[in-house]
Parts: sequence; C-alpha cells; structure tokens
Amino acid sequence: MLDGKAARPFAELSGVSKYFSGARALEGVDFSCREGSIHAILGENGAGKSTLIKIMAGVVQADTGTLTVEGTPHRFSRPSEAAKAGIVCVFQELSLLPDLSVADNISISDPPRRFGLIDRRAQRERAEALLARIHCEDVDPRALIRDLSLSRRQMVEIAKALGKNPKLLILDEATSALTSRDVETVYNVLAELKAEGTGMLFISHRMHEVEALCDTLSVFRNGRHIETFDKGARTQDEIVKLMIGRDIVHKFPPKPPALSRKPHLAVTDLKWENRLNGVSLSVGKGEIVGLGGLDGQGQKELLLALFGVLRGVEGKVTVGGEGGIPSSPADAKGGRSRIALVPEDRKTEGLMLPMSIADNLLVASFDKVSQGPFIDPAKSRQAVADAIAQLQIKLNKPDDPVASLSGGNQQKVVIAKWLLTKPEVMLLNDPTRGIDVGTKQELYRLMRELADKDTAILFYSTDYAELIGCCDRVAVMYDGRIVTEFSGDAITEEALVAAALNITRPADAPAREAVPA
Ligand SMILES: Nc1ncnc2c1ncn2[C@@H]1O[C@H](COP(=O)(O)OP(=O)(O)OP(=O)(O)O)[C@@H](O)[C@H]1O
Repeated sequence: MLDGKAARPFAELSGVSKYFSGARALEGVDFSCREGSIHAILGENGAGKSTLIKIMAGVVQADTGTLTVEGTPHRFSRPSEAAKAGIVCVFQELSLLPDLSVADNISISDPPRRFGLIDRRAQRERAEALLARIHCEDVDPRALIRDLSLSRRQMVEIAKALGKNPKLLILDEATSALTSRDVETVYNVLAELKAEGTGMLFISHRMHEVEALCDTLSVFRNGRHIETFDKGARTQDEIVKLMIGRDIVHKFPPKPPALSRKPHLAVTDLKWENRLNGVSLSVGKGEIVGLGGLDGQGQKELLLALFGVLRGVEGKVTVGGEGGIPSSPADAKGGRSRIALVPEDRKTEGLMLPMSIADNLLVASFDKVSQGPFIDPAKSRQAVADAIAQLQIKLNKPDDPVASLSGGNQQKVVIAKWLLTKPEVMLLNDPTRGIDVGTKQELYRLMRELADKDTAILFYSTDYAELIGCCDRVAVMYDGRIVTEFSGDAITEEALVAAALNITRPADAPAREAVPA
C-alpha cells in the first residue's frame, strides 16, 4: 500500500528472526525505512517492536536474516557500530547516568579532548548547541541528571542521540515521559529533522501522536510484520484491529450512577514545600476520582505524599476516618490504611529488575500468601498465575527475570503487584504509559472491578480521554491546588482543558468548586 514516490530504503531487514530462550520475539520479518520520513511501528506489548529496533541499533543480534544499510549488509555487535552507519536510538528506558552532569552524559562516548584531558568548555558548548537544537535552552549543561524531571531527562537523551548525527533516528516511546510542553517541542524537532533529510522510526502507543506525526505506519503482531501502509490509508479502528487481531468494542467499562459517597480517603489542606499549597480532596469507597491538570501541578507530589514518600508534609489525611499522614510507604501500606501506589517510573520505583517475575509480583503481598512465617508455595503459585492471567502478561516462565519482559509487560507487573495487595485506597500515577490499547482496556476494567469491591481509587493521568472515560469525578490541579472538580457528564475535554489552564471555563460546562473533605 506504499505509494510509488518512496525514495530507496535507507535500512532494510530481510527474513529476520530472533528468539529469546526459545520464545519468539521476531519471525521472518521483512521491513524497510527511508530517509526524510517518519515511520511509525505499532503493535501490542510484546509484539516485537523493541527487538526490531534493537537489532537495527546493534543492541541485540538477529538469529537469522540480514540487515542492509544504504545497500551494505551489516551485523552490528554494539550500538557504536550502528551509530557509525548512521543509526541511533533513543530508548524507552533512560540510559543517562544520574550522578553525572547533562554535558558529561551528552558526550559520554566521545568527550572532546585537549592535551589528552576532557575539554570541559568544549563539552559544555557542545551540550549547549545540542540543547538549543531541541529548543531546551533552559536546561543547564552543568546540572546533574538526577536533579532533572523525567521529561527533561528524556529531552537530554534526545539531545545526546542527535550529537551522533543520525541518518536514522529511532525513538522508542520517547515521548511517553514528556510533559505536554516538551511533547510539542519534540514534534517540532522531528519535523525539522525530517526536512533536513533524517529518517525516523517512531514507536508509540499514542494513536493521535502517530497519526499527527508519521508518514508511514507498520503494524507488528506476535513477532510478525503484519502490514505497512501510508498515513490515512487505514482508519484508527482498522489499525487497532491489525494490532490486536480483533475489534475493540467498548473501550471504557460503564460507570455506575453518580452517588454521593461518604469520604473514605479524606485529605484536608495538604501542604508540602511550595508544590502542594493546600490540597483538599475526598474519595469515597467504590469511587474513581481522577486528577487532572497540566503535568507538574502537584499531582505526583500529592500521590507521593499520600503514600508516605515525602518528608515534612502538613495537613490531614484519614482513611475510613482514622490515621494520619503516612510517615513511610510501609506505614501507608500497613496498619489500617492499606494504601497502594502504582508508580510512574517502573525501573527505579516499581521493579527489582534482576529478580524473577514471580517474586516481583509477590513482593508487596507476601503476607497474603503466607501461613505464619512461611510462604505457602501453592497459594503463591496461584496468586502469580491469577495476576499473569488477569493482566495478560506476556512471558516465557514466571521464574524468568522481570528484566526479560518487554517494557509494557514490565508495567503490567507493577500494576499487578499492587493489585495483589488488595488495597483500600489505590493511587495510580499515570499507569498506562507505554501500555498497548488492548491492555489499557483491561486495566480500565480492572480499576472499575476494584472500585466495585469498595476500593477508593485516585487516578492521575495525562490522557484526557482516560479521565473522561474512567472517572466518576475529576479534580483538576493548578499550582499545587485543586481548582475545580467535575463529575458525571460535566467531565468533558473542553472543561478539563480550560480548568487545566486555569482559564474561565465555558458557561455550558457546569462545575463546582472543590469542597474540603
Ligand atoms: N532479553 C530478553 N530476554 C527474554 N525475552 C525477551 C527479551 N527481550 C524481549 N523478550 C521477549 O520478546 C518479546 C518481544 O519483546 P519486545 O520488547 O520486542 O516487544 P515490544 O513490542 O517492544 O513491547 P512493548 O510495547 O511492551 O515495549 C516479548 O515476549 C519479550 O518478553
């Protein structure tokens, strides 16, 4: 279905297969991409997208098949070899070293030298030029990576990749950690690169993004290349069907009728540094309350404060009328409150990568599968099997290291791990980042099921559609406060966007001011 105007391919894979311990990641894949074009790779979690680009970027080697770049066959054994041939990848998981500066990280593989020593000035200037290229002049090259937000780190990662002058830049979920401001910046940078003739491979689970940005789309399913077509040649529904092999009928589960509920989680006048400026909010048993607003308005701090991660929080927090501000995650989880948090960054906050999938699943709920001080093997096996089935985690064996799972499947393990704790209050921090459409639907269903079992759910999402589709109420945050709450039919995109920008809302969008719990 590709049009005839396509230039000759820059990179071509032919008959490529890759197995990990006997499990298929890719099989018999033919694929090509060209310069001066943005090419999306779509597919469910575990479809083989990352494996494909890892082969092209020299991170893993194919078992069979060939890779040709500009007509020359290659078999890259490390990323530096791929970079030499013009292929550079920005990976889904950040590779920056947190204790080094931005400038150090950007030129880590080839620092500029003078008289045999690293030329700090040239290194800073290089970083400045690259940050300017991606319109991030506000990032100080001397800043330590660990002091930057996730979004800014991702931008540094892109600057670092551009420093290698790619002819083909691969972006694996590179926008999923970005704030909306940075997403827009990245879109502009990609358009500029395309105009300069750079080719791009773009992996994203956000359909609107793919449709806005990409010229060509390729769908993968179960390790096979299903189809490649030009933008506009297929409808969104057709694309989803190609990806998951079936139609999606109802994306969001039906909501129960609006009830006035007694607050179960009650938060009053919560303050922390200058990030939380007096948050008052309540979530009833069985209720899903969304947190909206532009990224960075205190939503994450609110969830972390409720989970006992932040020090020096002031105000009042009760669960079922009891308790106080949790002093630690153990305090939040234990005792009577039973608060669970699905964190944002699975690598640093959610998973122990060298440990097995099964251990990661059980780590927060050993008490539920133990008899006295001993773990009950039958109970724990059953809990693991249930969790895997419930979230459709695609794996080889539960005893494999969790690091062997695809990115989206790792995120499912984090969610399943907290579901197993059967919390009274579930805090979700943008949990569907990097998760495919089929599994998102599954997660929405699980959230509603959990709510139906009386869990109080507080759900932060950067995706308006999710807030509208899943929540009984949405509280919009601005500058560390809840500025407005919407419920029922008043939860519309227009209303949420207007409230997020803290501008006067349209007269037809009834909203009520937030009331302290
Ligand atoms: N290092 C590894 N060891 C074992 N299995 C692996 C490894 N890397 C990938 N796999 C398996 O190969 C399959 C394809 O994974 P891949 O990461 O390519 O999927 P993906 O389409 O990128 O998924 P996602 O959208 O979740 O990132 C998965 O079943 C995964 O578990």
